[in-house]
Amino acid sequence: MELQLALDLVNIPEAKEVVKEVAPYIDIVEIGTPVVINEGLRAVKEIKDEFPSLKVLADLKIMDAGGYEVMKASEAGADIITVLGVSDDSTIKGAVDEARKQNKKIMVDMINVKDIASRAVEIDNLGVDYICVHSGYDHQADGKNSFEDLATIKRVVKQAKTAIAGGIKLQTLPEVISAQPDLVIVGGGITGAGDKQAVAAQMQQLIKQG
Ligand SMILES: O=C([C@H](O)CO)[C@H](O)[C@H](O)COP(=O)(O)O
Repeated sequence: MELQLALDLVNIPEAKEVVKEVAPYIDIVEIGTPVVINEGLRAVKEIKDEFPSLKVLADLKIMDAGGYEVMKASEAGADIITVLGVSDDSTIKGAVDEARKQNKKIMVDMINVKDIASRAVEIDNLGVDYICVHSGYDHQADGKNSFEDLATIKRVVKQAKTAIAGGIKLQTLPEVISAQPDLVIVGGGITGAGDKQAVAAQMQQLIKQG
């Protein structure tokens, strides 16, 4: 099981400061959608250049033009790129094909997918690398989480790795770990902590204990 740090509400210098603090405790650093909107793919490039040993995920939440957008994120140095599960199969297929050419990976974000079980099976058959259940900020504000959806994808997904994101904190991490996803994604649970390093270290320890 791996730990991904999601950076959403920061600019590039702030992102670098946070990564410096927690780099030994994480496997993947995510350049969040708001950061890409504010700073562009330059944010991906600068973080990859400064932390080459970390995998960098570009959270583009691609909805169309999968191949082209994966190509641009790959050029910027992203190792993993996100595509939305609600997008057309041709978009996901285009993203996967381009990722294979570029030796990159595709994560499908299942945010707002209504029938998680049947769509996860379809997406798994498109050859993606990760399928991620996700309660976004707006769902979190309504008190939702994705713990049940994680159990669903664990049951039906046969090839892709499974991931979960959305409002995960130190207190809720043990429940997530008990469902055994391949990847746990944490944003505010680390970036909003007083001592980010201590929280990231504790999370890594819990994950290692499995
Ligand atoms: O993808 C995300 C969200 O849609 C904003 O872009 C977050 O990175 C994801 O939800 C993880 O962050 P937290 O919910 O703060 O853990």
